Amino acid sequence: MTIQALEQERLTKTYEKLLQAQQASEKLLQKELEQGQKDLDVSQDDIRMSNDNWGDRLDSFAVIEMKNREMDQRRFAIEMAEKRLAQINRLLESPYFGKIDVLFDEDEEIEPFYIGINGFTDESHNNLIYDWRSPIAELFYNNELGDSSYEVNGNNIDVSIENRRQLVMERELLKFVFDTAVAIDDEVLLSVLEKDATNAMQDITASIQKEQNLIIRDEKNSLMLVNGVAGSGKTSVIMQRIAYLLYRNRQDINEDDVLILSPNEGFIKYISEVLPSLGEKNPLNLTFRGLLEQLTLTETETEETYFNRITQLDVSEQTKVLRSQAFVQFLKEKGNDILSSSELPVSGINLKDEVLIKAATILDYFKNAPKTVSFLDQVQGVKLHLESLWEEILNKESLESKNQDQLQLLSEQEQRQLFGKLIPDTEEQIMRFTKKMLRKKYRSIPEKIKELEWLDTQKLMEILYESYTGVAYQEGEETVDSEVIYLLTQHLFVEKLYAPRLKFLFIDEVQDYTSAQICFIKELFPKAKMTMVGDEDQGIFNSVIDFTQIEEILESYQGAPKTYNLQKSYRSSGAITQTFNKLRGKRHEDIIPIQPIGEVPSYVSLNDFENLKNLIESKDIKNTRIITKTIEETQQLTAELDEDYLRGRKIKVTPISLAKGLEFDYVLLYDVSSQNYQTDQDKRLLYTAVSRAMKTVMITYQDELVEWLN
Ligand SMILES: Nc1ncnc2c1ncn2[C@@H]1O[C@H](COP(=O)(O)OP(=O)(O)OP(=O)(O)O)[C@@H](O)[C@H]1O
Repeated sequence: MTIQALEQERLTKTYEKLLQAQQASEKLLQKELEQGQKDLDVSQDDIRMSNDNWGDRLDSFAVIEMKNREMDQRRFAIEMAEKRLAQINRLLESPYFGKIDVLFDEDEEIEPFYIGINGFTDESHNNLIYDWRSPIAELFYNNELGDSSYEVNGNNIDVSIENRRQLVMERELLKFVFDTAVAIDDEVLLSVLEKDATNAMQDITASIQKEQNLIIRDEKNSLMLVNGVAGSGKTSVIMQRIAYLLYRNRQDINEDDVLILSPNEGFIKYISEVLPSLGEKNPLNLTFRGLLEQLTLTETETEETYFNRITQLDVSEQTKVLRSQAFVQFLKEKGNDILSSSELPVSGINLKDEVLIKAATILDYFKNAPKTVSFLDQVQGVKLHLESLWEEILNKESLESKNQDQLQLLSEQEQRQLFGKLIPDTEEQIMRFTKKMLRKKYRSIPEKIKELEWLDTQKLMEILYESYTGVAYQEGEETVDSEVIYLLTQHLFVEKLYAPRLKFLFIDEVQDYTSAQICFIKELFPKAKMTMVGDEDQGIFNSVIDFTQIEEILESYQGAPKTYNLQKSYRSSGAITQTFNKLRGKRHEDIIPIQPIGEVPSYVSLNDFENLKNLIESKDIKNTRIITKTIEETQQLTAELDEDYLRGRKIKVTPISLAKGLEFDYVLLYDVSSQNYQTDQDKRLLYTAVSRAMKTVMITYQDELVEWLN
């Protein structure tokens, strides 16, 4: 029998078992659901609250308690049954993709292990498929034959890998089998890469490469920094790593302990199906702007304004300071002393025109606060004082005859409305109800005290800025940069920001973060284990940071990160990869293209929009993404070419900043002329744009093509 026939036979048997398991699971689920409904009906009859006496009531509570417990158990059973059925259904699409033959001991027989997207055990407890995240599966991804080892619960197990096989199947049909020892190239990988682009990112479980696998399975390092070329699988690695960590730490973490920070809203949608397709729930996925919005519950600048601003060449001196690590360092080192000895921006607490607590009183509290404690503790101490002061004021006021008179003037109807009953006519009760009345009248005051309305955080930030730079802070529009320093001022000196206690944080496109943003994230999530991925050459914004800087920042907090480099590029054809390779910084090693050479990029000289339309017509361009350098160019092109016309041809126009992280089969780059692309930042923009293309790229320009591509 050939290998193909043997494996087909095994697949047919496994498939049969999967179908049986599917039927059994469906039946079980149906039974649980029906039983659940019955329980619900019965409990409604059972639970008749007895009001006769205490003993009967307690009995009723005990019955409710027991029914609740039963229903919880039922819900759990239903969830488990649904989960198992979903796993089986996923496996039925493609049961497994890998096989390793392992020899544990010379005297023993070789044991085969089949690896799939989930594990599967038949009714006799035979492990027919191992989950790709199980310890033994590591051997498959290590991609080597002979002596090897893998780890189970911290113990190293030495083995010999006798064979590694890749299998491509569609449902019960085996399409190809490759043994690593025979195949020189990774045929499976190449066939996966041949596929067309889709609207949603796909998982890469069946073809994870050795160097990617090291990152996915790294559980030793709490800080990881991955510098990978365009198309090297950085985002894919993040997604697979999350699935891996959720599986391996099922007892301790779930998706709520994880946060992904993504470059833009479109990208969040693009990656949203990967984890569900692996049977995991999506964790919270935000842009950095979105994170700020969650913290402040207000909107900062829009994504478009933000990208417009950070793609400009010029950055004001003030913004440079707000973005710098040095300023954050200054805040942390000197902030307490500066604020403790500054004139504080404090205001009194009022209700309309009535001053209830004077600014001078608050300042006195600050004066009397011990200077040995941090400024944040002083603020919190003052807040406590204000809270008790407010209680004292209310007590005093409720003894005042003018207030008591006011209470007694209330009609019976008003009394009922305010207190739900009539006020008893004793001295003590009058005082109590006067206080109640005042509490209602001044209900916003405790809120104002609690929310620190009496201390102007913005002004505190300005004091700190001025001490650092020697020049006054220029108030203007709120930007992401000013917001970061505002929130840091609040977090360090006024009141700690509420942030979920994350266990894992993932940052994609980390090269686009400012130093201050990275510091801010570290301050906010001090305990989270972090995986940051990015590509220095894709730093397309004026906020670009290099990886040495990132390492320095991380080191200043928690020690050096473990760094990884990914040098192979999977997304684009060989010719496109060579083209964007030309656009990288000189000190970088060449990118290794994985795909065959494919079609060479074409270059077309164009003079105006009209010509672009002619080009689209003459070459019958369809299903294409036109990428422009700026948002304005996108708006201009869309208007000139007409949205309906573009829709009819399935052409979309997108600026580079919003095409980040995405990929398209056919790309047309608009106006890559030497006029339009001049600076180093432009070069990185172009590198990012070219590397979005998978199959073909057409590069258009006016007058003269940019010299980097000549
Ligand atoms: N091991 C792999 N097997 C199959 N496909 C892969 C593999 N690694 C990467 N790819 C594919 O390569 C493309 C690029 O991957 P991904 O977007 O994760 O890379 P990236 O490094 O984040 O890219 P960029 O920084 O350029 O946006 C995707 O289509 C992805 O599916």
